[in-house]
Amino acid sequence: MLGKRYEYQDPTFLRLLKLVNENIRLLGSPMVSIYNVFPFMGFLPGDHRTILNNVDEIISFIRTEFIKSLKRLDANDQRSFIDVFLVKQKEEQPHANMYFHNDNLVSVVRNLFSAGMETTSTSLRWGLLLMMKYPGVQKKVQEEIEQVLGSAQAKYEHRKEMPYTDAVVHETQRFANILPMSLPHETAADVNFKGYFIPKGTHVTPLLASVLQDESHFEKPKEFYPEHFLDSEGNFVKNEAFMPFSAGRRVCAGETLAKMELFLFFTSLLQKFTFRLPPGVIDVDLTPAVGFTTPPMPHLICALPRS
Ligand code: HEM
Repeated sequence: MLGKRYEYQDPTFLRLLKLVNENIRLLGSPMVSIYNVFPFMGFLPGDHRTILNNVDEIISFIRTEFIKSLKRLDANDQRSFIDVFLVKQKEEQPHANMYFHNDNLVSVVRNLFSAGMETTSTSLRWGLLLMMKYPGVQKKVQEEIEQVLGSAQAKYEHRKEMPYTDAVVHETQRFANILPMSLPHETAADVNFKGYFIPKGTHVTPLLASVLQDESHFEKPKEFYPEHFLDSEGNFVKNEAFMPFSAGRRVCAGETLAKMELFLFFTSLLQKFTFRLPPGVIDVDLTPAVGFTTPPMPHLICALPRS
């Protein structure tokens, strides 16, 4: 997005991670729900103020970055999403009602940051937790990794040869159900749906949890059961009720990227490590924490290097 890669310990990168993660967590707090319903109470202290301050800091970071991009912009050598956006902005300049204006640039970059970082890492954290909870499943994934990859680096194309791992990644997303209420929508026109009249401008909350845990589509909806995505011969099978990315026109814009990331990170981590409960811990509590997404609670994990 910025045309450069941050080192893991880079202070700016760590600060951005903290701001995004803190906001996603605080968005689930009761004070924020009250503020959303009664915005005039915004003057009171509370989590909503931390969120707004964090947003200001993220916005000022993005503005600094795009001013830097603007200074070194070369239309023949576009190096980042911001560069491409700024070139489009120049092309569009003589026209009124611009789409590629500065406020849109800030919003799009901010959305991509928050929508892209926390969702994938939360899903991955659920994956590792579930592997600790179900060592038998972890062992089968590692056997498949040994057969197909050995010590070679995983590529996304390997997914087709690794139906069990693919099923475990899908089942992790289904079980983790990290955006149970998707994002809020609003009808853009009057709609007649299954005998109900929904006027234009009605707020709609799509309950993704209702499909991800639909017992007519999943044999054991409340359990972690990778066989939901496998046939009796161990081939991967799609399930039309698998919609963690929602559906329709506003389906997650990062679905393909997220699927790629989840498969590659999950496979690479299990290739290198076995995840076990720390000494003295006898079980994993899968109760989720509260937030805008549904992350797992903090847990200690033992990552044992595999030879
Ligand atoms: C496991 C990872 C992810 C999950 C489960 C997920 C899920 C979702 C869901 C449920 C929505 C709401 C769709 C709707 O409004 O009906 C959404 C929207 C969106 N997601 Fe993701 N997402 C993930 C990763 C990503 C990544 C990696 C990116 C980008 C880098 C991304 C970018 C977006 C954007 C831009 C939207 C808004 C789309 C729009 O309103 O048109 N997401 N995502």
